[in-house]
Amino acid sequence: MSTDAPVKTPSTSFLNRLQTGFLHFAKYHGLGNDFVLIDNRDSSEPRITAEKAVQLCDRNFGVGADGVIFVLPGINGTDYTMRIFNSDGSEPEMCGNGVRCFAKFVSQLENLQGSHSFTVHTGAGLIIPEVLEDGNVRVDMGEPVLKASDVPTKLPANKDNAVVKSELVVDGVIWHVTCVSMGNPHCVTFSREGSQNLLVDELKLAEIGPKFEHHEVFPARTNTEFVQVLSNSHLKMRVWERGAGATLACGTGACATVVAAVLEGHAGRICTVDLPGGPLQIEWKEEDNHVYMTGSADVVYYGSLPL
Ligand SMILES: N[C@@H](CCC[C@H](N)C(=O)O)C(=O)O
Repeated sequence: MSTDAPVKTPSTSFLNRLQTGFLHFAKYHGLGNDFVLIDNRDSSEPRITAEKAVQLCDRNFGVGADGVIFVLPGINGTDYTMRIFNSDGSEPEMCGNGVRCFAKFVSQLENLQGSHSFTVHTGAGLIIPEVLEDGNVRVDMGEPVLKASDVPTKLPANKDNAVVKSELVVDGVIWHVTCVSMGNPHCVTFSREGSQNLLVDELKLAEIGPKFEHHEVFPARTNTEFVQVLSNSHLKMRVWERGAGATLACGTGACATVVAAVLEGHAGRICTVDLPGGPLQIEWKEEDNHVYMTGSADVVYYGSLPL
């Protein structure tokens, strides 16, 4: 073999091709709640449209994901901004599992080692994820919002302006619901007529979930958490997400669940929430009224697609 010929590295031409007209992405998941992550640090406008995000999320004709997340430049003095499209193309204010994936992706992009944290501007305000030594991510999710008009819900509020254990008729059955916003809206239910503690494995989620999501009392639609109390510090939850349907986990939903459990007297402020995709540790701290979520976030693969 001649040694005089210039060495042509296939990887270089491959990379050039990728740089022009291709979309680089990383696929991540937080307990099976999966996302396409896009490095958008060079522009404050998402690189792809909501319509394109719907295509990417399609599990047959696309990459397959519950949402698409963008890492944008920080605003209001923060290090980064996070935006997200649900798999139906709607844009939620916040995503708990997503922000853990976001943190791990940023660590990769910026080559950050060891334990570190940064500030993220989201539709729910300031969120602070901390990547821990063990690879898990602890997130300061801020304060829950209970004021009915801010959740938002048209359900009647109590004297504190909160909707706690209110009756909601869905599909001809009375459900007891507590409404919490973690920036995005959540309707949490622990019981319904004839069942004091829900057996969540028995629920027909795909039938009942959309009826909550599109109920007239939720003007911005809602995420719904169906919760079984296992003990004072252990809850089991299944979720029907606004704009994404049944997912394997919901971080903001787990936070809302613990807040609702405390308000209804089902559990203490530190809980493990078991989701179909695995557990999350949640604490609603009395000292600062913030909710803290700790859990895993893992890369699945890196990919690129023609734009
Ligand atoms: N899975 C997310 C929540 C994503 C947004 C949600 N579907 C909404 O529309 O509010 C989480 O982990 O929090």
